Amino acid sequence: MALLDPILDHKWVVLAAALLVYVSSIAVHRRFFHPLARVPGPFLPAVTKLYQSYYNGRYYLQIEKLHQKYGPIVRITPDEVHLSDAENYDKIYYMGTKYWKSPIYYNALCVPHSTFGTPPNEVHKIRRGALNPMFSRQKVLELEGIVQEKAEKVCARMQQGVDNGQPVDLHHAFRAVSVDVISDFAFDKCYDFLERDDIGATFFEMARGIGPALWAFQQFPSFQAMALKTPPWMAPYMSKPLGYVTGMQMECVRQIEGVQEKLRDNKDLGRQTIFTTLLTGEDKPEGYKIPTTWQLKDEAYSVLVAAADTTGNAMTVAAFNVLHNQSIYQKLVAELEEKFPDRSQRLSFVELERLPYLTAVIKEGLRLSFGVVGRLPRVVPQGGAEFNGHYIPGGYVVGMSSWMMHRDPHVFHDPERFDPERWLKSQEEFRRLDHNMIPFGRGTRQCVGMPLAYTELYVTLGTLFRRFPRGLRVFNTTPETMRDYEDFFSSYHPYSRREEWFRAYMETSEAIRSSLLEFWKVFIQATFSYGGSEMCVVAADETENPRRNIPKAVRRVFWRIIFYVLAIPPVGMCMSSEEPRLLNAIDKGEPGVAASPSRMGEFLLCRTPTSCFSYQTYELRIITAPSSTQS
Ligand code: HEM
Repeated sequence: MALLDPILDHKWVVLAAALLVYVSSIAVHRRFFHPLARVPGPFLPAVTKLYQSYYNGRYYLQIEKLHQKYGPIVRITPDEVHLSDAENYDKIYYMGTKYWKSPIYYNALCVPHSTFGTPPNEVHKIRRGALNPMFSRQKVLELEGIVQEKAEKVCARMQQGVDNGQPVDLHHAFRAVSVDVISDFAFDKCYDFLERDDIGATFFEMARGIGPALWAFQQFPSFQAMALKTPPWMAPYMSKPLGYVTGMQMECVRQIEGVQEKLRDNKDLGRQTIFTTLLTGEDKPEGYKIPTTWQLKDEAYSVLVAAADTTGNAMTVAAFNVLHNQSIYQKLVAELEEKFPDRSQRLSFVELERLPYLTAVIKEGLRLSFGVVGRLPRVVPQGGAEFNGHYIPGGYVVGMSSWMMHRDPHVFHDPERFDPERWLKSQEEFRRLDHNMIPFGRGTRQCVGMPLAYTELYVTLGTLFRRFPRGLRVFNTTPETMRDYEDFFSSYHPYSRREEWFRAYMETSEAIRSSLLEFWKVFIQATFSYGGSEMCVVAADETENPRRNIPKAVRRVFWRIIFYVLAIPPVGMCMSSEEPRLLNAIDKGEPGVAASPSRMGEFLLCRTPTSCFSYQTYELRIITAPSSTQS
């Protein structure tokens, strides 16, 4: 016993030393003897997940930096590697994939009974098979009216803003479209965010509030188990966002119980919803078990969250860039006006999706909103796999992200630029770019809501820009703000809670001015067309020798036109077509002389109308002067 006395006397020191030895030996093992020890990367992420937790919602940015330093394969946590080469994507995310979703990552999202949160592919196949018919293209086309109605509501809010001279927060409005559509479409119980004063801001703030839990639950999975077991009544006392979210889940539970009751009493179920679909055993894949209320609540909640920010962000990024760059705005409106001459008509999805420029705008919106900005981690199947010359044994995790794929400069030239034209070059080029587009993921686990998301994007953006073809402006928001994301699986714009956010507005004065300008343009054109014929009649009546003088004047018109056409190329050659000030001015949508890089442009712009006027006066003089004074 006396032998232990020195240890017992300094027990805290000894305990600390033992802990240090334990932690150091884990670190040494993970860094030098672990199966992933040879994968490049810095020391800290190889030994602890705390490195990832430190970066919280910005780890995707740090991963990009690690790729820049260490190459296309990087170890980002002790058991996980990240890949950046596009060729690797099809090896992991394909139809019938053997790669499971990573349980540690997806369990942290707290929806274990949902299709989305199911790691094993075999179980997922059954759940997904039951869900598919609800979200097929055919089903979406049947219920397109729901999307049309929400798009009209966004336009009504915009009009309200114009009438009151107030900017409208389109980021909230677009996310509200997604929530209102999915709650109406899938639950037959619209949340009506578009009717609320705050356009659903409380919901979005609460959803963002529980985001950081994702990283904490990955670090400490037992917290996640505790959270799942928390009684609903206790949730609001633990955290406000958790209380709010639990409240919404309980609302789902009540709705599910209502459907169950109707099923028991053989009552009419009304329109098909996600609940009626999943609570009946008809037309289901083999092995399908009807879920309990509690399990079905996970499905409903995951669908709601999966639909909200993703679709809302894509619409926001597309609309922001259209309004930020007035030449894109003009081209888009020109295409819409040509296809739908009546401004107030309903714009059908099947017609909209055939419009090339709108399609290109939507592709860019999806590309630069990224869908899920962070990685989608997958477990390597038994037998392992090789990536970039490194063998990754089965059971370890690999992942790739749209953040890196959509910004790959080898595929997307000048990737940060919102450039619809890149999609319009040729069919081959379109296909080449599209192959690198993964906003919805790919393969077996690809987004089930893709047809619905596309319908929302086409109908909402098409209708908004057809209804407001001019005068909408970005209010108080910069492209830098727009580029910034937090990754809590769903991507959040951190600034969306601040005043400085994407709001679009059309100043009332601007609206009046543009209507006045339209009126003035038509008035001038009418005057001139009337003036031309009137002048001929007056001249024919007053000239002394009309038979001789009128044809003579008309012949001169022809030579005059030749003269002006020939004069344009030499004058135009004085300006470079690559003059940056000219190009930028067009990009910024600066009108008229402001777009001119030099006095020469101004000269051209002024010279054309004055020449026309002088010519008209000149010809008039010829035909109205007495023939005796003419040579
Ligand atoms: C622009 C809009 C959208 C984008 C960018 C998007 C993106 C994604 C991505 C990347 C995944 C794969 C996630 C993973 O592998 O972990 C996914 C899955 C999923 N999405 Fe979407 N989504 C969108 C809209 C929607 C909508 C409207 C719904 C509503 C039905 C929805 C429901 C789902 C579901 C249920 C899954 C899980 C599918 C499965 O695991 O089989 N999403 N989405």
